This record gives sequence, C-alpha cells and structure tokens, in this order.
Amino acid sequence: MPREEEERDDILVGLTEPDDAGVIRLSDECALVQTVDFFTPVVDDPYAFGQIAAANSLSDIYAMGAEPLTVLNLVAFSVNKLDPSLLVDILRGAADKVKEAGAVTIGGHSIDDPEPKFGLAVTGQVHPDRIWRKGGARPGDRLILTKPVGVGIHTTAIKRGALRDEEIERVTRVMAALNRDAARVMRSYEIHACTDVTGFGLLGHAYEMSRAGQVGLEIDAREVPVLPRTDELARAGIVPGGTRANARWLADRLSFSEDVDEVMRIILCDAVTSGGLLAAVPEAQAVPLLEELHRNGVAEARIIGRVVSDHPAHIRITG
Ligand SMILES: Nc1ncnc2c1ncn2[C@@H]1O[C@H](COP(=O)(O)OP(=O)(O)OP(=O)(O)O)[C@@H](O)[C@H]1O
Ligand SMILES: [Mg+2]
Repeated sequence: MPREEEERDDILVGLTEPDDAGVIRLSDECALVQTVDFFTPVVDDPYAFGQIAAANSLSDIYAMGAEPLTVLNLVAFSVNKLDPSLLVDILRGAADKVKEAGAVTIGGHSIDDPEPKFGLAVTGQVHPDRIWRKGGARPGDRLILTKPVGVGIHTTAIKRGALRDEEIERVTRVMAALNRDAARVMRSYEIHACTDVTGFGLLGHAYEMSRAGQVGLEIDAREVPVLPRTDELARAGIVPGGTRANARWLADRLSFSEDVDEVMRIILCDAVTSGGLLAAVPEAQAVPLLEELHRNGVAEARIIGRVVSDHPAHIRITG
C-alpha cells in the first residue's frame, strides 16, 4: 500500500486497489471522484473526436456510480502545423458532451505538440456508501454490458479506409454515447460491482472484476453485443496490436469452450474506446434492470453472463 494511503482513512479509492477513478471522502455524505484520460484521434472528424474523448473520460465517473461536476480540458495541438479550426471543433464536440452530462468546463491546459491529443480530467461526486467498485461481485450475480464491442477493430478499419460512411457513423455514435443514462437507471438497483470497458477489452475488464472480487465469471459469447461487420473485419486481419496484446496477457486467465472460434476470442479481447458499463447485479434484479435500460434508450444492453464461486480470478467463455 502506498505510504500516504496507509496514513489516512479518507482515501476511499486510490492506488492500493486501483479502480476507474480515485475517490476521497469530504464528509459523511459526500466523496469527490477524480479521473483523467487523453489519447490521439480515433476518428477523422474533429467534432466527433471531441465528443468521444469527453464521453470516454466521463465514463470513469459513471462507472464509480458518481455524477460528474467539473471538467478540465487537456490539449496537445500545434496551431502552426494544423488548421486551428480543427481544435475549435474538437473543443466544441467535448463542450456539447460535457453539457449533456450536466457538468461544467472550468479550465484546462494546452501544449504545442505536432501529434494532436485530447482528453479531459473530470471531477464528480458520490455518496461515500454508494461507490461502485470493480470488486464486490457475488456468486449468483448476473453480468450486464451496456454497449457493443468491436470498437477497436472498427477504428483500425477506419484508419485503413475499410469502412463505409454509415459504418463510421455507427461506431462513432456508440463511442460518443454517454454512459449517463445507463448509470442513472442502474442507481435504483443493487449494483455489487461496476467498471467500464475500455483498452483491455471486455475480457480484460471482466478479468479485473473477477480478480478484485475473487470470484469466477462465466460469459456466454452468443449474448455479447458486437458491432455488425466486426467478425468480417477481424477475419480480414484488421485487428489492433493492443487487442492482440490483450489476448496474450489474458491467455492463462481464460478458458474457452471449443465452440468459441478464434475470431470471436479476439473480438472479446478487442480494445475499446469509450465502451459500456459492465455491472454485476443480483440475479432477481437482472431482467428488470435490463428492461428498464432498454426503455431508457440503452438499447444494446445485454445480460452476458454470471458470477460463480468456482475458479476465482478466471473466466470461462461458452459459445
Ligand atoms: N501514470 C499513472 N500514475 C498513477 N496512476 C495511474 C497512472 N496511469 C494509470 N493510473 C491508475 O491505474 C488505474 C487504471 O488506469 P486505466 O487508465 O488503465 O483505467 P481507467 O482509469 O479505468 O481508465 P479507462 O476506463 O478510460 O481506461 C487507475 O486507478 C488509474 O488512476
Ligand atoms: Mg475505466
């Protein structure tokens, strides 16, 4: 445990058990939640990139069960090398998402950098007793995922010019969608554990949940929502390096039944930008929660598996 955390009891989530965001208790009723993320463009349209970066950074706040309050923009951009209107559009995309989230941008920082990067530091608040951690899933719980996977394969396909306009628009919509509505609906249910699916892919983040809770997970690959055409793109070899690295890192932590083919194994490890929430809920609440998610516009949410006491920190995937 880092020394500073050992000495104080107000750090509710820090580096000892890393989670989607850090949390410090300010009072018995209020804890501050903080997270930061930035990356290079994942789509060509600057406005959409700003939206995606904002939705992605805000997502870690939602994954903790918190409400976002304030935002700081992180900008790396060279106005001498690139048209400044591109930066204006990136910031406009982010501002629109921050507004949609009900948060306020109160500052930021910019540096001159030939390779553009953009992201946000977000501060949110949560009741100290209502924090959703990665750990806490209990045997018998059902796993709910709120957005489709296949995003890394799609953004790699964009870079290779392999997607049609409507396919670019579809994956952009998925990435730019806030996890706000999903989190809001979930708050009326007993969420035992929650995280968001990002760079380590669905199975990487599911593994983190299983390790943090010392439980096993069973995932039914047929129930996992996947962007259309992902299978075809992956079969054509369009797979990001990070996705292959995820699959290698996870190899010993996963058991696949024979009917899950190689391509599906890769898709389940595909690195995601601004993915959905992955939550563990009591079995009796899973279907009511799913139905309420669907009624509230979280149309692609699915129950994808369950939590078991066998094989802690290990995932079995059937197909
Ligand atoms: N450079 C760093 N210094 C200190 N802590 C870090 C650093 N980079 C990451 N972390 C911590 O490691 C943990 C995992 O971070 P990571 O960025 O992989 O996932 P995340 O915060 O859930 O973000 P996202 O969901 O966007 O991927 C978090 O607790 C984060 O604060
Ligand atoms: Mg996260």
